[in-house]
Amino acid sequence: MSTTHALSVTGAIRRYRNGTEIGPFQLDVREGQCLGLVGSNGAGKSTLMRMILGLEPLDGGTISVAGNPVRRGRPTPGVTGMLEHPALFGSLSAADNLRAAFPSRRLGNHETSEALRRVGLGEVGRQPAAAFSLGMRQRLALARVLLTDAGLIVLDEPTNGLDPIGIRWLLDLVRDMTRAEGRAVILSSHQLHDVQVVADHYLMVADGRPLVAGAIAELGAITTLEELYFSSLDHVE
Ligand SMILES: Nc1ncnc2c1ncn2[C@@H]1O[C@H](COP(=O)(O)OP(=O)(O)OP(=O)(O)O)[C@@H](O)[C@H]1O
Repeated sequence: MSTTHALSVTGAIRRYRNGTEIGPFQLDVREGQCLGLVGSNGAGKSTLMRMILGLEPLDGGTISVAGNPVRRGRPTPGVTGMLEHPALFGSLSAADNLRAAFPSRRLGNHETSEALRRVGLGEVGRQPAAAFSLGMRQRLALARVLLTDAGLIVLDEPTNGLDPIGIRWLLDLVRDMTRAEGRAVILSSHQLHDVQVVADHYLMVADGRPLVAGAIAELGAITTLEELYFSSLDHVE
């Protein structure tokens, strides 16, 4: 059996100029597994995700995706993601946004229509993205993710802006990515119940540091991720 993880983070740390330190983080994610990242506002979840995507420099430690080291500013093969407030071309249609994201692939109508259908935007593919609501923008950004064959998907608060049906759909999509397609997913959310139903493992972050981590299945019937969250934070304060 291969010992290469979809993601390995070893002592990854980020120090901002204002003295804020995020990390060090130590974690592995296997193929076909979802890691749920939880923690209060400003805890460090997005910073960790940005480090994994190579958008933030590492001030210590290493990160590798399927054995390939992540280097800031250079694309790492096999990882893609959706950050908060996805950047889109407002004047372009949804389908043309997808084409613009993959200039070398010459996506045909069939591929863009299928990706848009999968994210529930099948009827609005020709409309300019500027007219899209937050939830629709999130869905379009997810269509971009689906058009890649990346083995590791980073999703920063992907349920933001989604309605209850959209949230259920998103959780099903993550299950499809992990269980059916064998991809690894890291998902951050403040919706602890959603994390509990979709993730295999959790990592709770507080004040820039990992606080507690484990397998969802080992939470047991009497402890929910929400209960663990409040009791763990009580110990921090
Ligand atoms: N560019 C930056 N310069 C200085 N400090 C920063 C920068 N980006 C983030 N931080 C700080 O790092 C800490 C972690 O921020 P981060 O955005 O990673 O938190 P988060 O857990 O994603 O929060 P939220 O749940 O609100 O999205 C915060 O204290 C934030 O102010």
